[in-house]
Amino acid sequence: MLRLENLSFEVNDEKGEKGIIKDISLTVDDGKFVVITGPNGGGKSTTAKLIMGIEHPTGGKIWFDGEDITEKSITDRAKMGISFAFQQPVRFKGVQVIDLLRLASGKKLTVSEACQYLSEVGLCAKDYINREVNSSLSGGELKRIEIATILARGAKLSVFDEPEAGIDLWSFQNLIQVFERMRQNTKGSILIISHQERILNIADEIIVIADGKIVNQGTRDEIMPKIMGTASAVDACFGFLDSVQ
Ligand SMILES: Nc1ncnc2c1ncn2[C@@H]1O[C@H](COP(=O)(O)OP(=O)(O)OP(=O)(O)O)[C@@H](O)[C@H]1O
Repeated sequence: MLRLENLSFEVNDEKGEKGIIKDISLTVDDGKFVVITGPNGGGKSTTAKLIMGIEHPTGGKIWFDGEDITEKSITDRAKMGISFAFQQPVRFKGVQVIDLLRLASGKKLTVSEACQYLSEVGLCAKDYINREVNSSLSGGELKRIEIATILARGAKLSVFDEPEAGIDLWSFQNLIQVFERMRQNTKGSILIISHQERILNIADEIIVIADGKIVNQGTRDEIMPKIMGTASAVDACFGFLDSVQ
């Protein structure tokens, strides 16, 4: 289980101190599929970076499986079972797709096992298994390869930052199926940052973050009507903020 306790993140820019994350507390229970949504610049990616240890909070604590991981490094958190897919996946020169999948799974996957993961993310496995992970791959292909590595890793907590970014509509349909399968098969929990209604629709819980704060959270059935009552999730967040000002 992941728990953020009164988490804050402040930065210093030319205008002085600026609160990016303001006293956020949330829990992702084991086996849950949780989606964080909200307007651009609200603090969603920063929250993901704090969970991974890429950024460090200026206040509050992060707990994972009962252990305080606030001061732990990215590597230690990964070893504890937290994995992360970036908005812009990393490219590795000289490394083939199969190497990446083997690295992720931590064992010597057979070619057919590795192909299975690629098929799950909608890639024709034989065309990709020996491709080098370099700039010859498109952004959408890279994204899907990265999701395949997360499937291979089978982490306790998988965090995805806007997995839909850079993926065409055709592949998006496939991506939804990947997440639906993950939701059914994984024993771990999944935390996805997304603006997509189709992804929100398969969530167990939805958390809306705007202006660095949680402005709404609850089950999909509780939150979706509030979000869909207006033109978009973004409008819903601003509407909520207007109502409390
Ligand atoms: N290290 C930093 N220094 C200064 N400002 C930062 C820093 N990190 C994040 N920000 C600012 O904090 C705000 C929140 O950024 P963040 O990337 O978390 O938003 P987001 O909700 O993920 O947005 P999007 O939906 O556009 O991806 C933005 O205004 C961003 O410019």
